[in-house]
Amino acid sequence: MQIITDELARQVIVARPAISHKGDFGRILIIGGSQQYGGAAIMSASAAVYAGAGLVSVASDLSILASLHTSLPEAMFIDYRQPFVQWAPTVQAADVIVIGPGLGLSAFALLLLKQVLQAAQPEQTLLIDGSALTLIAREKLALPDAQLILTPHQMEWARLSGLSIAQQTVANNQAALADYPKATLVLKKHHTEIYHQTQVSQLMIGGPAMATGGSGDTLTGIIAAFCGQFGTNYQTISAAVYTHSAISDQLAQKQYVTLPTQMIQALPQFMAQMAHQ
Ligand SMILES: NC(=O)C1=CN([C@@H]2O[C@H](COP(=O)(O)OP(=O)(O)OC[C@H]3O[C@@H](n4cnc5c(N)ncnc54)[C@H](O)[C@@H]3O)[C@@H](O)[C@H]2O)[C@@H](O)CC1
Ligand SMILES: Nc1ncnc2c1ncn2[C@@H]1O[C@H](COP(=O)(O)OP(=O)(O)O)[C@@H](O)[C@H]1O
Ligand SMILES: [Mg+2]
Repeated sequence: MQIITDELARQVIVARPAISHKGDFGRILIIGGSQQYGGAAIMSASAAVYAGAGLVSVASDLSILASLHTSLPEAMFIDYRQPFVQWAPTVQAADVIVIGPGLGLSAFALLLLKQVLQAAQPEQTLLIDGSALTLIAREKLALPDAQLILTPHQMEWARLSGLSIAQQTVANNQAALADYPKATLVLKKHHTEIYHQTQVSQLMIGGPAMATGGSGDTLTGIIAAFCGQFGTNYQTISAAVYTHSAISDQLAQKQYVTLPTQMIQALPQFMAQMAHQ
């Protein structure tokens, strides 16, 4: 198993070309949040903006709009319950789609998820997290032909793979991932593992200071922004996972817990360090 290093993050996070514009750094659509879990969509979108995504739209419950625009005026908003939203063109306008953080498990969430899975195209990156993973497992939904990134924690992976946490060995995880041959699996835990076909690598940084609700929601935004800027591939995803934990480790030198909102704030400076050294 390969170890994900600082060096890899430095290779991926490069200085921006002078001749460039927001359209070059990824159009990200985040579909998530709900009345109960509004913060998840806001943290995912904030992480995407602070990790450098060119354009970020959030499709969510109308109840989050005021707080989203107060904390993140850079984000655009779609009220996902409006009947006039045409999901196929909305989804297809994005380079990277995130679905799931804070979406919840309602009948509406399931309907929306099905429409999004149907609309996604092969060249698009589709990151599936949180409630969307639980719904896919529960409803046995088929995944589309797209550049799939699955980001379950151990319990979500248990639901999806049928493997209990104790059974989640590398060999068993690889065998279970054969059901999703085009997907990259980010199995989140202490020392997260990343799988794609026969490749497996592991993070050796990060720690319990990250064990706060919203930490994974934040990771979705970082991965989405990195894919939007640096291209969707195993290295980019690994560098995003590394960045998330490296920022926490830096903050944890002086803090008992590293809040997702603090990790988000630290992203631009961390990325500048990586790009300039
Ligand atoms: N502020 C917010 O709006 C928040 C919204 N959230 C959303 O809430 C929804 C439900 O997600 P949850 O993860 O809370 O619920 P789940 O029901 O998916 O997972 C719950 C339990 O799994 C167990 N577990 C075992 N191994 C674990 C591991 N390695 N990492 C994490 N948990 C592990 C934990 O006991 C945890 O309480 C998701 O859509 C999520 O995005 C959460 O992210 C919390 C914060
Ligand atoms: N003890 C720990 N050691 C290392 N990383 C951790 C630890 N606890 C949590 N994390 C990291 O925090 C994130 C939690 O993700 P998740 O459980 O989906 O959070 P949420 O859904 O609440 O946002 C993952 O990236 C996980 O690896
Ligand atoms: Mg989560």
